Amino acid sequence: MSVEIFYDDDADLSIIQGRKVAVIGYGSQGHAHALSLRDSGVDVRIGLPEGSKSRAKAEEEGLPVGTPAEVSAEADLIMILAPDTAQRHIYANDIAPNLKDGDAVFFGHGFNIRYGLITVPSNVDVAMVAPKGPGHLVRRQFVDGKGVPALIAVEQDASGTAQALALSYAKGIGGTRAGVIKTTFKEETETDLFGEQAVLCGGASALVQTGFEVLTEAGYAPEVAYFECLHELKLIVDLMYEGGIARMRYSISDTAEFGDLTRGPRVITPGVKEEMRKILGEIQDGTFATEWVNEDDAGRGNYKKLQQEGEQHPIEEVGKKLRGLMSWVDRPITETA
Ligand SMILES: NC(=O)C1=CN([C@@H]2O[C@H](COP(=O)(O)OP(=O)(O)OC[C@H]3O[C@@H](n4cnc5c(N)ncnc54)[C@H](OP(=O)(O)O)[C@@H]3O)[C@@H](O)[C@H]2O)C=CC1
Ligand SMILES: CC[C@](O)(C(C)=O)C(=O)O
Ligand SMILES: [Mg+2]
Ligand SMILES: [Mg+2]
Repeated sequence: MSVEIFYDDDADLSIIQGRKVAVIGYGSQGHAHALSLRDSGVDVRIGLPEGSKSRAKAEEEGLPVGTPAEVSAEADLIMILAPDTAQRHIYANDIAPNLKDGDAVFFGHGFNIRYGLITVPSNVDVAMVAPKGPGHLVRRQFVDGKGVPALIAVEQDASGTAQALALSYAKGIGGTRAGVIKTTFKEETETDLFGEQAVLCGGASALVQTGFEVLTEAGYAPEVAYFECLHELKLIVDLMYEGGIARMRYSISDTAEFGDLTRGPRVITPGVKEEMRKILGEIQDGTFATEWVNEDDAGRGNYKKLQQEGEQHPIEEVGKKLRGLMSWVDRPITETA
């Protein structure tokens, strides 16, 4: 199945420059979209509740800030970049009552539409611009003249021009510099959740922690284990990013490559692949979405416990010490731009 990929020349920036955009939320994605749209000549305002700790950060950048209801009333394109679990409440209380004919509701991830948590009236466009990267890097790449690839999707095309609008928005945040693929809310949501759970975040974190544990439990120095299992992973992935797994294998020693080819499949066994399929199944049938929404409704007790366990893993302590000695590596966890 071939996909459509759009680049800068396929998108008309003047379309988004002609809209009044409200970005709801000013976190990882929110700050990146808002600042890059503003730098692209777009009229942007930020929606945050009174008392939100993000308000000061948006105000420091000179962005107009109002409550989600105020900015939704003022804008004709509302991009929802608040946490996925909060979006249905924000939509019902603050956005829906302020929607007018011709407005557009945008998302950075399809969760709430895919799982039926938000339904938008048929006179309003519903589209998605979902960068395939963390918000802080979306902003950093934009500032550096580069871009993070993005997916766009149109769920509801009331205006008949929703795709051109989404492409224009994607250009405003640098997505069309790298390539924008047209997809559906269903495909974006399911692949994004799978990627972050099985490979990018869940899979990679567990692989790094487990490798570190095996080495340190066998008596090797934590510093050596940290460099081997975490620090060097970035350098290896940089090569994959530049030229695929083949480029990485070209650069490593033949000893490493023989170990890679013979031992890799012993780590990622058919059982691991089977578990990945189960994880995908739970995403497709809504089990994961229900579990996450219920966890949030119940106060996130299990989430916070697991988060704390992760923060207390010995790899964090040794990593903090070693990164402190590499000024070019250290990035504050609270980076905003
Ligand atoms: N993180 C990422 O890089 C990516 C995220 N996405 C998607 O982008 C969306 C936003 O995620 P992310 O940027 O991680 O979110 P963050 O948690 O980083 O930021 C959320 C923002 O929303 C604000 N907020 C919280 N509650 C409300 C509310 N009731 N009304 C308005 N604003 C509120 C928060 O303010 P406060 O300071 O008060 O908490 C904060 O500014 C999600 O749909 C996510 O799936 C998509 C691609 C990548
Ligand atoms: C990989 C995690 C992600 O999907 C992302 C940065 O793309 C997210 O939801 O944060
Ligand atoms: Mg993602
Ligand atoms: Mg995601």
